[in-house]
Amino acid sequence: MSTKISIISGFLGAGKTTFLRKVIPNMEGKTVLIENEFGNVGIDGDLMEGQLPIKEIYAGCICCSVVQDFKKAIEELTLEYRPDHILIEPSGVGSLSDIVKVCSKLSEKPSMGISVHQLITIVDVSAFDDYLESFGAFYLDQIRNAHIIFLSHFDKLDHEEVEKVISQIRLNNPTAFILKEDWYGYDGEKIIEILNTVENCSVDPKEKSLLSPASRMFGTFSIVSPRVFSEEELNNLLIALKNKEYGGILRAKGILELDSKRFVHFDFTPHHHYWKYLENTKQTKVAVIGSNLNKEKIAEEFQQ
Ligand SMILES: Nc1nc2c(ncn2[C@@H]2O[C@H](COP(=O)(O)OP(=O)(O)OP(=O)(O)O)[C@@H](O)[C@H]2O)c(=O)[nH]1
Repeated sequence: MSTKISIISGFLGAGKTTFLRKVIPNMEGKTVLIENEFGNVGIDGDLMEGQLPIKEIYAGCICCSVVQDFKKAIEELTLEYRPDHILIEPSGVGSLSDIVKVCSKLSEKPSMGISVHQLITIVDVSAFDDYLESFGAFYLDQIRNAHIIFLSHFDKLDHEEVEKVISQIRLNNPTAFILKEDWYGYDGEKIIEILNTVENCSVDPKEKSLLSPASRMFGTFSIVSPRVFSEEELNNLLIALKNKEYGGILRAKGILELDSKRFVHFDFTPHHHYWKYLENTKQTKVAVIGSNLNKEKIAEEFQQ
């Protein structure tokens, strides 16, 4: 039996990790995960540690600058674990069409025994218009090449606005299965039930790779062991990020220590931000992605 590869793509902060954290504990069969972070530090892997074998690939996208590391990760995981499933979470700025090409090429090697199974893209409906306008074909690549589309951040739009986004998605991908439900409250079992109703994909990446590599469009900045924050400072920081006081930050996330000695995980995109307490943590760190980043100011803010 071959190893099934499922790719869970989605632009920055769309909800890929949220999706995986629900689904992974309910997967049947041996499952391994490849996590790709565009920046120099991994955060999502820490949040899922202990649940399954994980290979983290940093500092670039698995579709371009770190493609060799990506191939090696698939080969090593396949040989070491002979898994039933390989889940892949590309970075939010990864090109789905290029990642599919790499996987299909590898699946042609009979010794690998892998096949591409599901191409899932999570679309943040509240950010759709903005990202479409700012990133055009680059943004649409993940939507056009998906065979299953889940929508996220429903709560930020009314029904009519969501329907408008769905019709635009449909124009760009007439055949994908689109889940028009707010799955954010669903448990993993229900999500897997939904995924099982969709047929496997037949791989046919529609786009030739005319996309610029993400490294030309986006900058990144990472900090390990950032300074301690108060809750008030963290709340003010998230507002300052939104007000572009640190440049065009599209995504910031990290694990911070508060002056109350508690640890928090924070998430920022220009469309939403959250933070919540964490019980166990190994390492505090912060990763930022954006364009025209004011790296000096970001460093001043986070460094000890
Ligand atoms: N309200 C709401 N929040 C969501 C939804 N989906 C994700 N979130 C929150 O949005 C934040 C970002 O979600 P992630 O799952 O980390 O997104 P991601 O796609 O993995 O982000 P990257 O790190 O950029 O790859 C988290 O705080 C989630 O809890 C949703 O449908 N509704």
